[in-house]
Amino acid sequence: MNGPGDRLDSLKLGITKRYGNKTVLDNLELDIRKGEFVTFLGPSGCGKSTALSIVAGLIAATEGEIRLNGARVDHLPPEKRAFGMVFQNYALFPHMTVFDNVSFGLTLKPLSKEEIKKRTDAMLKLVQLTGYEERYPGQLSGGQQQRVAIARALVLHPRLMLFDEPLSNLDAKLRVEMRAEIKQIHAALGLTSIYVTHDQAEALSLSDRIVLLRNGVLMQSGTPQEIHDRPKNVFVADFMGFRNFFKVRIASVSNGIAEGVGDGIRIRARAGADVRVDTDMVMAIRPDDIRAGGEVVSGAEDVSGRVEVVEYLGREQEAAIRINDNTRVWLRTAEAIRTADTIGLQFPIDKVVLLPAE
Ligand SMILES: Nc1ncnc2c1ncn2[C@@H]1O[C@H](COP(=O)(O)OP(=O)(O)OP(=O)(O)O)[C@@H](O)[C@H]1O
Repeated sequence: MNGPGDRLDSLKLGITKRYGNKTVLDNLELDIRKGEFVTFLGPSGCGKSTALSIVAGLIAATEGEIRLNGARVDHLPPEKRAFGMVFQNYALFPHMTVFDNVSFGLTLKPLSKEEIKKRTDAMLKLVQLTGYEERYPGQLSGGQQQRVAIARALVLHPRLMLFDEPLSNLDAKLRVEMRAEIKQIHAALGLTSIYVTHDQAEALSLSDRIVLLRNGVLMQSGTPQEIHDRPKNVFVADFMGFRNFFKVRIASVSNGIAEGVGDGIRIRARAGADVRVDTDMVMAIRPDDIRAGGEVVSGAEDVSGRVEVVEYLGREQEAAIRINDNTRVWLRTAEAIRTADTIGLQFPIDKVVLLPAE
């Protein structure tokens, strides 16, 4: 299989979008390198689809520019950018067969019938749809339709693939299967991809880099591991599944460890050189990083409380434990726990993140 038609070595964005006096993208700056899989992640309305549509050329930025290999492309219409797009709703031609849907873009090019067939067949094989050539979209499942949409975009060898929530119409099981396929195709063809989703698990599993947006502002950009383990603020931590947040005042900092007091507890975290005594901060920890002691142990680091709610999750359970009048802690554990049990909790120092107060 040939590589992408025109090369992409780098894509550089610096874009602002306003509708009236509402800013929906506030100087979003980003450098994307060849071969990268970058995900725009964030809640509904954060501006991720708008950013993707601006890259695609479907809507114009209010200010800023897009540079491909150093040259501006923001004045080019979508077809001149030669980017591939896959949307949430597939957007297949309903009256055309699978083969004709996939080969459509090729028929607009000066290619022989044989060449078109060869490239279409190869692409259908890649998305595992060999044998479905003569079917119509209405005769396919959602996952199959989405694979046709992906094949239709890829057959043109786009230098950049843009995916806008391509899996949100699929059921949970198919979503997980399809995301593995997308990842495999991205790697096999050496694509450069931008992917929009509000699903953090999808972003973590697919991306080389996640760009997290809130109200059009970039909150954090980093590898899945950085975003997952080291969120920089409460918004990112909350979005990435931290469920315990304690408002604390820093009581001491020594040897790179800060002790915070607040919400009726005392908790410690590793601290950078910029953390000062007497400042208000937030300490956060994931439910699965808290250790549950089988019995109540006393000591400065430990707290204990009564189980108020247990959510069954299959192999594990997530439980809300009331540790004082104002504070509940969410714990995830494979141990059997029941409502009204009293259990001891520990917050491992390396798992607690220290965040600026909101
Ligand atoms: N044509 C428009 N006119 C005015 N406001 C708009 C327009 N299009 C989008 N917006 C606003 O811009 C913001 C960002 O929208 P966008 O669709 O990019 O969000 P999103 O993060 O992709 O959300 P979702 O996941 O719900 O699609 C929203 O507040 C939306 O209401």
